[in-house]
Amino acid sequence: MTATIIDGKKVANDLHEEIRAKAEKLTASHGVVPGLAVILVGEDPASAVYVRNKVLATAACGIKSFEFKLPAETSEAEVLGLVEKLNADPEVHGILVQLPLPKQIDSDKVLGLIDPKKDADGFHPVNVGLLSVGLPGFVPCTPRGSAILIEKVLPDLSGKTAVVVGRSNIVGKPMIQLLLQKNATVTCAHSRTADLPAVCRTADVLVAAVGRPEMIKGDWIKPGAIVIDVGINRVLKPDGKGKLVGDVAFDEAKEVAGAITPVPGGVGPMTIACLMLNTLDSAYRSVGAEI
Ligand SMILES: NC(=O)C1=CN([C@@H]2O[C@H](COP(=O)(O)OP(=O)(O)OC[C@H]3O[C@@H](n4cnc5c(N)ncnc54)[C@H](OP(=O)(O)O)[C@@H]3O)[C@@H](O)[C@H]2O)C=CC1
Ligand SMILES: Nc1nc(=O)c2c([nH]1)NC[C@@H]1CN(c3ccc(C(=O)N[C@@H](CCC(=O)O)C(=O)O)cc3)C=[N+]21
Ligand SMILES: [Mg+2]
Repeated sequence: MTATIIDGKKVANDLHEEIRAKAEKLTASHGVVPGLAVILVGEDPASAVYVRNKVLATAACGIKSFEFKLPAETSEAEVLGLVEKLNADPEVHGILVQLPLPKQIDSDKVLGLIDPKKDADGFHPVNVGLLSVGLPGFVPCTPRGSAILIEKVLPDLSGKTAVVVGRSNIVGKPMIQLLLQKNATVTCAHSRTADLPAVCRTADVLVAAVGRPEMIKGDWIKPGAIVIDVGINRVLKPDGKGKLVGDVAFDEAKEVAGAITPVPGGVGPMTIACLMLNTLDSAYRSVGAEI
């Protein structure tokens, strides 16, 4: 059996078109253009790629983009000051501070200052709390995008087991919340889990968010499972050139899984599409309009 390859890029591009139509509708009815501000501190090459992809997506979605590229030595006070300015700016509906931040800056302090109503990443403790009690708020983009892909393949998770490998605040933990909401029976595995291969083999839905290139092998996967590979790892090929791989050994896994996301072209584009979706939601809420 060979798995269905889940085309995240295509799903993301379709979402961009829907978002553009809804953004235009909001502009026609309320004179509001959704706006997203992205703050990047320092020169991290991987972050630069994500920021470029975000700017391209805003253009496709009819969202206004405000980009702030600050030098690596920027002080915490300067970043906090910029966040306050953006909180007060009526043209900005979503604020994203690219992580990780340089070490002189306390990221909890910065994320905690973002107006929860403009928190397009869903990292503010208020939004984390809203997600965990099941109230409307902002859902982190990567889990939201992953959940959309899972729903396309398997709309009903009742009676299904889901395993998430990774327990970070930005991927693993919010992913667990979303899978629970969809009635899956969930397990969260991490670096202290005993016999990880056996835990993974119980999963009807396996989400890998570890940050270890191709760690999850084909024989860790239950035949027919849905595999969502969140990992984005840059590795060197034998010829010395760089390439992107996920946390799952794709070539092995696709012979066992029922459906699997590729890297690139899987979860990454969905993360960006959901950032656009969160910004659109925020702009609608800002005028009290129904989306
Ligand atoms: N596609 C996308 O849009 C995005 C992709 N990413 C990618 O997803 C991956 C995960 O990101 P993120 O959640 O931020 O990473 P973190 O480093 O914050 O978290 C990694 C998690 O994996 C666990 N882990 C590490 N090593 C092992 C191991 N050997 N066995 C089991 N568990 C392990 C850690 O466990 P413990 O808690 O015990 O240390 C931790 O919970 C990265 O590759 C990142 O680049 C991230 C965000 C968006
Ligand atoms: N505050 C904050 N929010 C984030 O959402 C956030 C962050 N910080 N820091 C870094 C991680 C990582 N991340 C990705 C986004 C897009 C791609 C993406 O577009 N990937 C493409 C291709 C990328 C490429 O070619 O390099 C793909 O997988 O097909 C990947 C990874 C968001 N993150
Ligand atoms: Mg820091």
